[in-house]
Amino acid sequence: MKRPRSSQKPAHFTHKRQKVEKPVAVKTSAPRRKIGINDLSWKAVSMPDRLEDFEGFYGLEEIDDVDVVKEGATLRFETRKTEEQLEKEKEEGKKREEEIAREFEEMKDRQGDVDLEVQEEEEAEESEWEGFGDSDVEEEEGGAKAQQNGDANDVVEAKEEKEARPTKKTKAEKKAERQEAKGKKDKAQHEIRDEQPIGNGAFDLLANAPSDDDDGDVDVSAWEDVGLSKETLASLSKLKFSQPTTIQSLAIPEVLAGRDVIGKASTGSGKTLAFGIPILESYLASPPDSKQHTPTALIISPTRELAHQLSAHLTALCSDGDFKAPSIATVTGGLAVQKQRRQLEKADIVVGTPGRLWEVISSGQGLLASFKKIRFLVVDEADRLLSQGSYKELGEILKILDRDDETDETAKHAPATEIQRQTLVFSATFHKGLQQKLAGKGPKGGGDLMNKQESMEYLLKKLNFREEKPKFIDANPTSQMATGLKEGLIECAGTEKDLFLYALLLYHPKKRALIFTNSVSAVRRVTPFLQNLDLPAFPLHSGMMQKARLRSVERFTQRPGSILVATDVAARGLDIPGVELIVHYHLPRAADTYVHRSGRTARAAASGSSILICAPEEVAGVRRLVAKVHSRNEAAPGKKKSAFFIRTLDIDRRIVSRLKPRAVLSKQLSDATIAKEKKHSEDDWMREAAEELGVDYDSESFEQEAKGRKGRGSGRKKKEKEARQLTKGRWGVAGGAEGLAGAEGECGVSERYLTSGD
Ligand SMILES: Nc1ncnc2c1ncn2[C@@H]1O[C@H](COP(=O)(O)OP(=O)(O)OP(=O)(O)O)[C@@H](O)[C@H]1O
Repeated sequence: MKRPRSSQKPAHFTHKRQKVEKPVAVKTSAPRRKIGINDLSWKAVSMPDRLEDFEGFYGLEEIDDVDVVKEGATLRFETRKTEEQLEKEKEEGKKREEEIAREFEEMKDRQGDVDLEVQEEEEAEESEWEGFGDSDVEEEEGGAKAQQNGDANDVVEAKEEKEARPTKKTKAEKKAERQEAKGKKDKAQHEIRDEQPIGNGAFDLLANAPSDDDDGDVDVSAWEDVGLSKETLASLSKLKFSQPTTIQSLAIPEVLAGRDVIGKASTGSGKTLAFGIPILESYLASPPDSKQHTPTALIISPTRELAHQLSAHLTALCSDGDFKAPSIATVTGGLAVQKQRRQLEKADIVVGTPGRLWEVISSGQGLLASFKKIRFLVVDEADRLLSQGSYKELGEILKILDRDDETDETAKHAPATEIQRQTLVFSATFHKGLQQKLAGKGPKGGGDLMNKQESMEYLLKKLNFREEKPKFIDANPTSQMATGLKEGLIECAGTEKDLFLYALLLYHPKKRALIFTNSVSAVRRVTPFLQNLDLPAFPLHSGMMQKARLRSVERFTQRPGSILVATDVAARGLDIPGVELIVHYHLPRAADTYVHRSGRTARAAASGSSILICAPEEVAGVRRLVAKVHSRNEAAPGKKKSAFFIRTLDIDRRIVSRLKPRAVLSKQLSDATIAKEKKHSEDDWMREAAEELGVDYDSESFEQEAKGRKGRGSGRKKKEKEARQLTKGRWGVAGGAEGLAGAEGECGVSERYLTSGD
């Protein structure tokens, strides 16, 4: 017989007798006698740390020689064991409980280390912080703030950096000392983290992609029809890209022929090189004049991470080639603007986010003239960048690039007479109306569809294509979703999403997982919730310092089996190898967000799963949203089109209920940490305000005065109080890492209902 570790609140009982490895010798002749549930002598069974290949959940306890007798609605327990035997076994059980409590203490210590580290990292970064810059995807919290803060702070912050250096060094030393004191295992982990360079480090795997010394180059004869130079072919061979993807074989010849192109292809299908290769070809065909330097291409991305990734991807294509590699500059907010300006002066390819690009191009440092001569303007994730009201700066950049003379007031609003550059626009999703229009089918429908269609057309006009009708290429008309993607949903009470997320992650041990939420505050809450449960989770949202953002992506990329908890800032374009699981902790707000989030897995012919966690009242809406995504797909030739139905995953609620005590405590612990951090930042804010007003601020007397008043802060105090009551004993009783009973065969989530969109 097995049970969850809580002796106070048994979550679930089973009559099934289980095989016991070392049965206690019991005299068969002894009479059976009644025994109370709390007097049963449970023994912990050692289990793997995480599920690994084990089919059940960890945390198993066993007892033997106990019969469960059902009398009407009540259960009674009987045993033949003597009092002495039971007493001895109870003693052993107590020792085990103490071990668990000790483990909990260690876990809390580890949590403390993480907090300290994060705090230190942020302190260290404060001195390097150069202000928010670009217009990331708008987010509920923080994002708005990030958008308001201009990178104009750069100069001031750079000055502060110099002044802050000595303090920073002391902190770094302290950190090193603390690391030394920590165990070997921890130290090894820190070394991996701390030795990584920040910046493009997050995408080093991409930049240093396959090749050279492993198995030599590959045959690239399949690229012949695309019409590339021998230099580019050699680079592709080194990258081991033996053949073009569909979008590459369709788009590259058109771009090489001088056409403006709007390219649509599913997520992870190689759109970056569909524009990257022609840019390289153009650069090789006529390298820029060193006297009058002009960048060959300007590539605009909606998020900073994607901009850094695009740069890494192009670097991988261009480095190690049999030619002088073009210089690639990445221009995003959150990094030193002065350094970026210097890089821009000699850049051949410029990749950036609209906010920072606008700032540097419009700053009147002579850059504008050279940008007007670019040969390619690329708008990646175009539907996002061009969606109305999102990227004001992009409109400004486009206007200024097309203006005849920046000093001529009369010409300020007039477009240039002749556009020289080619415009390339790519995404996995375009609004249906626009898509049909571009494909020459143009519906005349009205209502919302028409409005959206009109707005997209209007914005496309802004791009000022060289051709009246750019070439529209749809590389995957039958499906918007990657072929290796499986989809499913889990239904649970809205208040139990954390618990079900935990269960889901345990069911996918060692799988690299990306969890999407709709708000910064949810990322801040869910990340420590998972970390408390010993899961390697990292946060990503626009309210974070830029270096911390890149560091999170870097750790996620480099550590197998890690988890990234992110807002939709990670939904578009990110190409992180080996992501096997996407979890929509919050439902995507729009169909295209669902497509892009899910597209972070099953990339480049790999497979992966996308799972939505829904409250019962959300299920119908989700089914409609997913069906809508799939209804845009045309039936494959010879197949009849049928409505897509996303299936609910089979989840064993008994297993989930066994995980509950631990999840509840982890949530209390993380809530308490957040409440504490919030108090510190509120105190700081009050102190600053008091200083400005010239009055003394004493947080305790302020709280005294506030006593009795209900409102903001009372919830936080409640959480703080709850946290104080969290004792190691309670954690032990509630389960701890080993306290969650499960059984082989009782697997929590069944993947058999995951459906793919084919
Ligand atoms: N010809 C090729 N052969 C094999 N792999 C390729 C090829 N071209 C690109 N890839 C790889 O495929 C992966 C996905 O490419 P990329 O990031 O360009 O996809 P995408 O279509 O832009 O996706 P998204 O819509 O999500 O931005 C990358 O890791 C890239 O290195």
